[in-house]
Amino acid sequence: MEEPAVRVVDLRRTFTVPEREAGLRAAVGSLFRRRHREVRAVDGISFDIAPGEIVGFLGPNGAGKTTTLKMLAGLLHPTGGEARVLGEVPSRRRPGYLRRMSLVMGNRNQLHWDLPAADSFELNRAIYQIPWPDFRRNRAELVELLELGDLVTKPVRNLSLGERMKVELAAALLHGPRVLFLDEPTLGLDITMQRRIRAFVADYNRRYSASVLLTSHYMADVEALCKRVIVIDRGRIRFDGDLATLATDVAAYKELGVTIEGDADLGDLGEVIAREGDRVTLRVPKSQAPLVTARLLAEHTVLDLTVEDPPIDDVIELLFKRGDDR
Ligand SMILES: Nc1ncnc2c1ncn2[C@@H]1O[C@H](COP(=O)(O)OP(=O)(O)OP(=O)(O)O)[C@@H](O)[C@H]1O
Repeated sequence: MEEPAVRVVDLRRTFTVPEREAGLRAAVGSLFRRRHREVRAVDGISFDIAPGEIVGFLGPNGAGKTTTLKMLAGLLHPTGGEARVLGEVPSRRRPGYLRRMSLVMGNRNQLHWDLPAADSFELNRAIYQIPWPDFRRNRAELVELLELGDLVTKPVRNLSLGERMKVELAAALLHGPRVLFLDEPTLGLDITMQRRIRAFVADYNRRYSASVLLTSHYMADVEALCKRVIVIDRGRIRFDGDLATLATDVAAYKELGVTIEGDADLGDLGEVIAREGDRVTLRVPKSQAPLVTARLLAEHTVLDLTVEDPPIDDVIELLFKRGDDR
């Protein structure tokens, strides 16, 4: 069997944070004795990512996504467990490893603010020791794929958020990494730019068989790019599998969208969750969906009918709620 590109086994990271009660008295007291609390940001997670696979990494704020990506990129030492990327231990930060992976953070500027991106590209060429022919070829490809044009000659601070993200991506990929960690690469971008970045990631993955672990709060990114998702909450994995089966595994209901001739409440058939014009959306237990469909067809003149899994955002929310009940 092929070696996984990423292997994570019982990975953990704990942060020790000072704890302080509110008020002046507590503030003065904390000068003398500090109480600390442990935050288990990543609490024993395990997964593999195959070469060429794109995996969505989802979870609410504070779930442990960025901490995981930082450990995989070698920026943070794990407190326990093991991570291997391309057969290397990331925290050792061996140059041979750094030259084969990249971490891109949508909310962090990695390029020099006052310089044109072209200068930062040159700097990266030196840092990553990219041979000149490779550098020229990669740069030309990225300029074309990301439609950078003359953006690379303008100081980064003069670029729009979307333009900056494109040059950030180019800078991070100049050395042709085989593993990409993308943390909210489309954060704050408009729909068109989100689409362009998405198409680019898909293309890069295809061209180079690169493995990608992607976090995004935009489900459209995940639906467009990831067949498989890992859902994490409070440092633990809640789901790891096909995006297509997430709804089937987690949500025990279907949504029926129906348009019928004439007026009818339809509340006797299931929970009415939306009414738009003459279209009604019903939520029904999965096991009863065939029966309800049959009744609709028998008792009404149905003009249009769809039976769907609930929207993926709702399914994930349900998953987190279930986690809360534990
Ligand atoms: N350097 C740090 N020191 C102390 N606590 C930290 C540190 N970094 C992260 N944490 C805590 O670890 C937990 C996980 O944070 P992390 O940034 O990994 O979450 P996330 O899933 O990336 O969230 P978001 O979607 O908001 O970016 C949070 O409770 C956070 O406050």
